[in-house]
Amino acid sequence: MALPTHISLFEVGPRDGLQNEKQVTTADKILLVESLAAAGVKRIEAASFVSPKWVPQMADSGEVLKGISRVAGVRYSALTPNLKGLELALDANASEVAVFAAASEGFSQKNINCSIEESIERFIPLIEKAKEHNLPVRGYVSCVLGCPYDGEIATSEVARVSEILYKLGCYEISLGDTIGVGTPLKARKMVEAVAARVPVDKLALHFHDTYGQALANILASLESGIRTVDTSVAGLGGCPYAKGASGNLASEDLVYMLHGMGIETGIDLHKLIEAGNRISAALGRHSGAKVARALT
Ligand SMILES: CC(C)(COP(=O)([O-])OP(=O)([O-])OC[C@H]1O[C@@H](n2cnc3c(N)ncnc32)[C@H](O)[C@@H]1OP(=O)([O-])[O-])[C@@H](O)C(=O)NCCC(=O)NCCSC(=O)C[C@@](C)(O)CC(=O)[O-]
Repeated sequence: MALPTHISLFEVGPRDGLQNEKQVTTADKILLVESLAAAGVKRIEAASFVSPKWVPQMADSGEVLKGISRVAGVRYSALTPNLKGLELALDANASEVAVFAAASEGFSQKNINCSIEESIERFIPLIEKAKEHNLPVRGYVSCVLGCPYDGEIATSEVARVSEILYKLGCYEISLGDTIGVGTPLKARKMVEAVAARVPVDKLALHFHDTYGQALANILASLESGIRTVDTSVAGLGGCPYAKGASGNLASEDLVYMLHGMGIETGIDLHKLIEAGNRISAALGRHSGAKVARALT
């Protein structure tokens, strides 16, 4: 398949990133989301309505969503594990929500305290209620290339869970290499196995960069038809239930590569770098994006 002319970035730094960093102020979070939108990012995961006992860093998600000066055409998304999360997301006027399942039983139990099948049962009423409110629902599948608890994961299981979420009404399925263990050929084979059951233009990649493979894995998967990629500005984050995992691939590094290949993103790289440098300063460290360090 030919390489694309445009890739859509789904920015997860304010959620996936900051859920696993030391606490920053609500004002810093709002500024981050606003500066990402000012850089041209159109899809921003800004909040997570999960138990504040499980992930205290996200406890101010309602204030963040309510405090942002919104830009027309930008979608502000929130994670919602259950109906309670959906109600909070509706109250805070999220533009869309996301449910999150896993392709591994071990991770499902550690992350959301239930089995894969129980999580799906939980999502059914959530997706129905979201539809009543015309709220799009995204679906995540974690551990698509390996699990910190269960090890190797069969691509057939990744495809099975992805297809269930898609058929339940998720408009897009984001495939998470939660611990960043994948390598390019394995990533491409996994994408192709899922694409046999869910249209490839409904798939996104969500690759953590723990082993420095994310950029290569994404490049390999672009040739299989992937057109949406989740990234985290400044490479923020990790996962509280996958110890040692790094954040998602840094948005700046992907934008640099794509623009260098003549693939458009609609994002201003310099403004993106500024946004990443600002939140990194608030965290008291340098940006995790190689491109940001090179260009700053
Ligand atoms: C799912 C639960 C809630 C089950 O947690 P539980 O303890 O089994 O559920 P519960 O229903 O018994 O609730 C326990 C307490 O949480 C409260 N609660 C219950 N639900 C909510 C809610 N929505 N918002 C706020 N509070 C909530 C509830 O009210 C109760 O409060 P208490 O009575 O003890 O005071 C919990 O396991 C949880 O919050 N897990 C979230 C873990 C998480 O956020 N993980 C990181 C995100 S996933 C991820 O990063 C992977 C991804 C998506 O990026 C893709 C990838 O990289 O692979």
